[in-house]
Amino acid sequence: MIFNIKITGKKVLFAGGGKIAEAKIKKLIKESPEISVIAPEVTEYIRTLGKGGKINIIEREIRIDDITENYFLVICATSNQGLNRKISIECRKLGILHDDLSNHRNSDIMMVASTIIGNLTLSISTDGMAPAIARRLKTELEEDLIHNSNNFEEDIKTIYNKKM
Ligand SMILES: C[C@@]1(CC(=O)O)c2cc3[nH]c(cc4nc(cc5[nH]c(cc(n2)[C@H]1CCC(=O)O)[C@@](C)(CC(=O)O)[C@@H]5CCC(=O)O)C(CC(=O)O)=C4CCC(=O)O)c(CCC(=O)O)c3CC(=O)O
Ligand SMILES: NC(=O)C1=CN([C@@H]2O[C@H](COP(=O)(O)OP(=O)(O)OC[C@H]3O[C@@H](n4cnc5c(N)ncnc54)[C@H](O)[C@@H]3O)[C@@H](O)[C@H]2O)C=CC1
Repeated sequence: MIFNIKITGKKVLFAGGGKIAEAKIKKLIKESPEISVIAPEVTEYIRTLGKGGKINIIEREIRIDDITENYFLVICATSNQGLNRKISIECRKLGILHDDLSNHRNSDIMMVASTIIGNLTLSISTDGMAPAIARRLKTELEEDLIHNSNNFEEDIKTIYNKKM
C-alpha cells in the first residue's frame, strides 16, 4: 500500500448500503466524492443523504452491467460475499479500482485507520489482518502526537516554505 489517493469529485459506487457501507460513507463523504449506492435496502442515514441530494441511491439489486468505467472506485459492501467477489472480478476486468469489504484478498485497495492533524496524515493498516489493532494504534499515536509531540506542524510548514 503505497499511495494516498484524492477522491474529491471522483465517482464512487457502493454495491450495498447496510451498516458497514454507512460507516465507510461517513468517512468518504468528508472528501466530497460523487457517491452512488445500489442496494435493495439502505440504512436510514444513507436514505437521508439521498433525499438531501448528497448521494445518488438506486434501490434495487445490483447487476453486473451497473459496473462501468464511469466509476473511479467501486466498494463491494453487500452481505453476499459471492456477489462481492463477482463485482470485484468485473472491476478487475474493466480496470476499475475496487475494495471488497468481505475479502481483502480480492481488493486493490483497503480502508486504513487514519487521522489528519493539520498537514499530517497518519494511516495505519494491518494488511486486513486485525483492523481493531489498526484503530487502537491510530488512537494511541494520535494522542501521543497531539499531547507530547513537539512542533511537527510548525516543522512541516517551515520545510515547505523553504522549498517555495
Ligand atoms: C479489509 C478491511 C476492509 C477494506 O477492505 O477496506 C476490513 C475488514 C473487516 N473489518 C472487520 C471488523 C472490524 N473493523 C473494525 C474497524 C475498522 N476496520 C477498518 C478497515 C478494514 N476492515 C480493512 C482492513 C484494514 C487493516 O488492514 O487494518 C478501519 C481500520 C478503517 C475503516 O473501516 O474506516 C476501521 C478502524 C477505523 C478507525 O478507528 O479509524 C473493527 C473495530 C471497530 O469498529 O472498533 C472491527 C471489529 C473488530 C474485529 O473483528 O477486528 C471485519 C469483520 C471481522 C470478523 O467478523 O471476523 C472485516 C472483514 C474481514 O476481515 O474479512
Ligand atoms: N469493517 C469492515 O470492513 C467489515 C466488513 N464486513 C463485510 O461487509 C459486508 C456488509 O456487511 P453489513 O453492512 O453489516 O451488512 P448489512 O446486512 O447491514 O447490509 C447489506 C447490504 O447489502 C445489500 N444487498 C444484499 N443483496 C444485494 C444485491 N443483490 N445487490 C445489491 N445490494 C445487495 C443490502 O440491501 C444491504 O444494503 C459483508 O459482506 C461483511 O462481510 C463485515 C464486518 C466489518
